[in-house]
Amino acid sequence: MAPSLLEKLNAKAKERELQKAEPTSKATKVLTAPGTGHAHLAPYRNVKEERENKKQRLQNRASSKTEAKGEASDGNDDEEDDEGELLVRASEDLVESREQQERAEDEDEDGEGDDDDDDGGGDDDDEHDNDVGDSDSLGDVGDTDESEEEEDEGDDAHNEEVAEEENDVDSEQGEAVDDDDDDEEEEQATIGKEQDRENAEDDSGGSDGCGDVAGDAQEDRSQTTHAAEIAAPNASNSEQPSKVTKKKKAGPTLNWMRVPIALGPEDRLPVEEVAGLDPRIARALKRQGMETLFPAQVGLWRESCAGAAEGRDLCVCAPTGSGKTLAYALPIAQGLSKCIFRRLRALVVLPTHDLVLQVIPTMPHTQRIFVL
Ligand SMILES: Nc1ncnc2c1ncn2[C@@H]1O[C@H](COP(=O)(O)OP(=O)(O)OP(=O)(O)O)[C@@H](O)[C@H]1O
Repeated sequence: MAPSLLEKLNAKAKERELQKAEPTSKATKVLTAPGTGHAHLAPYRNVKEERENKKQRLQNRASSKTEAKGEASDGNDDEEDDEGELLVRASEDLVESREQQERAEDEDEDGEGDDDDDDGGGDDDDEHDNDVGDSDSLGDVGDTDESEEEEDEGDDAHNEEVAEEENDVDSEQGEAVDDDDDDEEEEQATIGKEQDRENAEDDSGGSDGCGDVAGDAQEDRSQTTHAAEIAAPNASNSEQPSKVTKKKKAGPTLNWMRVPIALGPEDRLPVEEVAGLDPRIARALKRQGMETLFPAQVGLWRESCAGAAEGRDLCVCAPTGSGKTLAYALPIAQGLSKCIFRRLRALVVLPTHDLVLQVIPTMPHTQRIFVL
């Protein structure tokens, strides 16, 4: 059954309406929403005014933000100035994009309205739709303003937090510097006290009438310092100046302690080759089976009886059974061999009774033994 003329006309009218209702852009889609268009011009003017106000507000806000950041930095910080310029540019770009979008919406609205006027029906609904769309867009702008205000508040809060953190860091650094200064002062005070105490000790040692003891102590210090220099000459350069001053105060040193004489097994010497030994002593040694002198005996003889070593102190350090008893008994016997007086001429002091019993066989002609 063929469609009637009325049905064809209705179908064409629907197609035209569908063509008009087909969305080609976002603005067109908004314009097709249902509503009345009586308030088209008034909201359009309000949009213009609000657009200008909004632009001015954004610019003022950006400029105030830039000034606030500049004051917070207390100086001409180039980076913050750049950030302020970027914010101003961003706000201007946002306003321009909004304006372009709204202009596009207005142009589309005008085009649709003309078409609708030509069609002669549905004008009021479309115009009202445009108003609704504008109000929605303004609502969006309002939302944007609110969101920007929230962002600004967040930025301000963030700036305050950053400022507090910087203050905290500065205060902590200041405390750390104060702590370091306190530690250095304490160290200097301790060093000063030690130096004062050492100087007081040195002064008391020189003024209490114990000059020999003080001199020995100074000698020991100088010997220790000298030994340390010999052992590690480079290390003495890094010592504190106080130890260098000790070296200047040191007195004379004893050669027998500072320069020991080292002896070895090769230093054994036949009895008949011992220079200056009394022949009677040599014969007595051979009678007891002692054909050679041990190294400690040879060394002590050289330092006491041979040469110009008489009259000074000697210190012998040798292992057990190395002949130390005969080592000091030979110089005594050598000295007594030329003495005709019967009186106390030699004294041997031993720490234990057992050691006394060990010494008597080596010195059988000892007249008296005193036990304390
Ligand atoms: N030149 C020598 N030749 C042979 N024998 C010796 C000689 N000198 C010492 N002796 C013997 O060596 C032994 C040890 O000697 P002596 O006791 O003097 O050693 P010492 O170093 O004094 O020992 P200690 O450290 O225990 O006192 C003794 O029996 C002694 O008779």
